[in-house]
Amino acid sequence: MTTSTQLAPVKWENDALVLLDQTRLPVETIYLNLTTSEQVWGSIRRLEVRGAPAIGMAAAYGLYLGVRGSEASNYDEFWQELNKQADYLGSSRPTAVNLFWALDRIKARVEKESGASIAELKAAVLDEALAIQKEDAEVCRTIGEHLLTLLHDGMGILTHCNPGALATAAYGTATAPFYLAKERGWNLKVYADETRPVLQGARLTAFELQQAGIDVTLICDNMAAMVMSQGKVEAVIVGTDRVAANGDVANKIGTYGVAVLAKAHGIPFYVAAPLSSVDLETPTGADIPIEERPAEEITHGLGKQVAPDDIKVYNPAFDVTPAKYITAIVTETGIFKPEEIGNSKK
Ligand SMILES: CSC[C@H](O)[C@@H](O)C(=O)COP(=O)(O)O
Repeated sequence: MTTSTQLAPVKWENDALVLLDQTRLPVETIYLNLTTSEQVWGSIRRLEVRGAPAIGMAAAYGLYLGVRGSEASNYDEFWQELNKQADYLGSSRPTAVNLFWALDRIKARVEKESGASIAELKAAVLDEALAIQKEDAEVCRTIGEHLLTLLHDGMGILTHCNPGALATAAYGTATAPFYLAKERGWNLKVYADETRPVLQGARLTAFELQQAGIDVTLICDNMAAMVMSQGKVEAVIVGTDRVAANGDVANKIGTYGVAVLAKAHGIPFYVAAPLSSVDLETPTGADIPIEERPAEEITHGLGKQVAPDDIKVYNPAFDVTPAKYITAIVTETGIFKPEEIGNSKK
């Protein structure tokens, strides 16, 4: 289902997890061959694979790598090992709920097949990981179809971070309508925030949309207000790492500011959210764990030192956009007002 213009961030090939190293983009296209859950943990932590759905997919394969050599002699032993590996992989990053969703989904599958042999249980773990990846491409395409009904040809749209093909199995979440619009011959004009401090917008979104022949213009984060005031942006579409039950949305740091700006300019603010990112167990945005990343991402973020030695740094990787700034949350099951997100899973 992936179109030829999209690079696959996660592949299962020759009994190994093959990851496109996103820390090297856009300059180098390097694939990593991972065969242990420890390697997968490290790749998630170092952002070699990143973006909520892609993290979930990688963790799912990591869980298989963690148990495929199991010498458990009965179901209970295997179950314990599976849980240990799942807890370990779940400790790699805290915010994107897709990571926990994918691990829980595999555990549920194994529980359902508790009468099977150990070899069959291992095969079920891999089968579930493959299913998660396959379904993600379909989910993203469907989200794109729903989003397209809110857009029109010739529109200017701003996005933040990389909610793109590089963050998913294909199409991306927030970028899916851009790919679908292109298939239909529309000309959307996309503005990509560079997304300090790790520059996922500049390194990844600008790169993948340019590769796909989509009209994309890169701006610094602090230019969004200016671009909106000039009437160049008619909608904002972002992805998410976790949607809370009250419709608050965690996404890459800076998203909240973009939402406030959109409200101030009367521009609709849409969140593309696969159901794997919707966490009805988390009541509000204040309950979402926010990852803090190393100071070096800010002090040495552009490859050279840009801040004084020993400066105090605060580096939250995500922020929470309150539901009141969100026009709609778009999932594979439809378009929802944030306060009605509970209906998305019914
Ligand atoms: C669809 S991926 C989730 C978000 O849309 C994306 O913008 C994001 O916040 C990813 O953060 P990252 O730290 O790169 O994993």
